[in-house]
Amino acid sequence: MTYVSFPASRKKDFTAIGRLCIDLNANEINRPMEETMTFTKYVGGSPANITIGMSRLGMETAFIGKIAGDQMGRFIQSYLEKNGIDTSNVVTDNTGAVTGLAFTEIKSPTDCSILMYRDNVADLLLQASEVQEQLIADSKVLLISGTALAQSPSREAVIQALTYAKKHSTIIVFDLDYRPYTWTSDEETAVYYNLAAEKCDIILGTREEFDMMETFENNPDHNDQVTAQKWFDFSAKIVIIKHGKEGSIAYTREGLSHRANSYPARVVKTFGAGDSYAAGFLYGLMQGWTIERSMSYGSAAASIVISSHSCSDAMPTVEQVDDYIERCNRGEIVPS
Ligand SMILES: Nc1ncnc2c1ncn2[C@@H]1O[C@H](COP(=O)(O)OP(=O)(O)OP(=O)(O)O)[C@@H](O)[C@H]1O
Ligand SMILES: O=C(O)C[C@@H](O)[C@H](O)C(=O)CO
Repeated sequence: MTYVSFPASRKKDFTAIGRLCIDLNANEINRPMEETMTFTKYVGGSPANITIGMSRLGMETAFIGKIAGDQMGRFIQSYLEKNGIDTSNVVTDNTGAVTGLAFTEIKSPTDCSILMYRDNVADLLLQASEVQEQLIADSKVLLISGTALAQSPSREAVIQALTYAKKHSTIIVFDLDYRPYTWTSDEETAVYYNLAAEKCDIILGTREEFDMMETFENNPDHNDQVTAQKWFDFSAKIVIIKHGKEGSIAYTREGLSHRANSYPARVVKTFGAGDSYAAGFLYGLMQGWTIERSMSYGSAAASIVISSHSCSDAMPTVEQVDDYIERCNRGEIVPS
């Protein structure tokens, strides 16, 4: 059964809009930030990570965003290009804005957190007039991520991108990617998330992210089916609710639900799970696979990334995901 019909014969499989940042991941793992002395620099930002993941899986990809006009911005641009991502709609800021930094603290495989530096960041300065309609018209999928809705003018840029995607029947994926630090109130967050989600064909988020969107609603038991059902009255065809190590559940407009278990992992850190899951899942769906197989592929990709030090740099290729699944099936990977 086909749940989502991706447009045929477009130049790009996948385009994302949103933040391009730097991750500084602690080298001394299993220590608090206060005692961490050195970090390794990687490209970061959830939509950037997902795009890198799609590109590693062999998809034709592009990015719409804004980078700082400095060494960090050039590092990001060059990394995207080395990964085969079209950067023709990556705009360079000329106002002196900076690159967002995410310092990651890895206290233990289950206790990780991110310390964000996001004052005057270039990614939130993308303007609606800078979004190229033709690129969205040429893409099968547009992925938006919630953080870009947090402030103007990036908020308007995303809404304009949604308008272009609707006009050209580009499939819209919403990765909720809720990061509280960029928002000023729960009410503001819920209102903008809900407005954007109404336009989206596929919505992916954690239970906590959907809870935030339900600030004005009545779902006292945090019931996944109640959460998903609401979106089928709008544009959604698939809603996925992720539950960390417990796996994920997908609901479809036809009233079906599918569960996926997580794969075993020798966890180094937990962040990056959602981004790699999204890339693996969307890749599978775009190959015409079943929802179950696509979710399982996303889960395997997630286990690979959380078993690695980075998010972007660890995004796996098809061969790596296939190999991981085979090794798990042979019982060769035992969780840490
Ligand atoms: N500890 C774990 N062990 C194995 N797989 C995991 C683990 N944590 C997450 N995953 C896998 O990653 C998928 C997405 O994880 P999660 O629900 O944590 O998303 P997320 O919160 O968006 O991730 P992130 O931490 O990147 O923000 C899960 O459905 C599962 O397949
Ligand atoms: O999304 C961010 O800004 C930080 C990410 O790059 C980080 O690696 C992460 O949290 C992935 O989900």
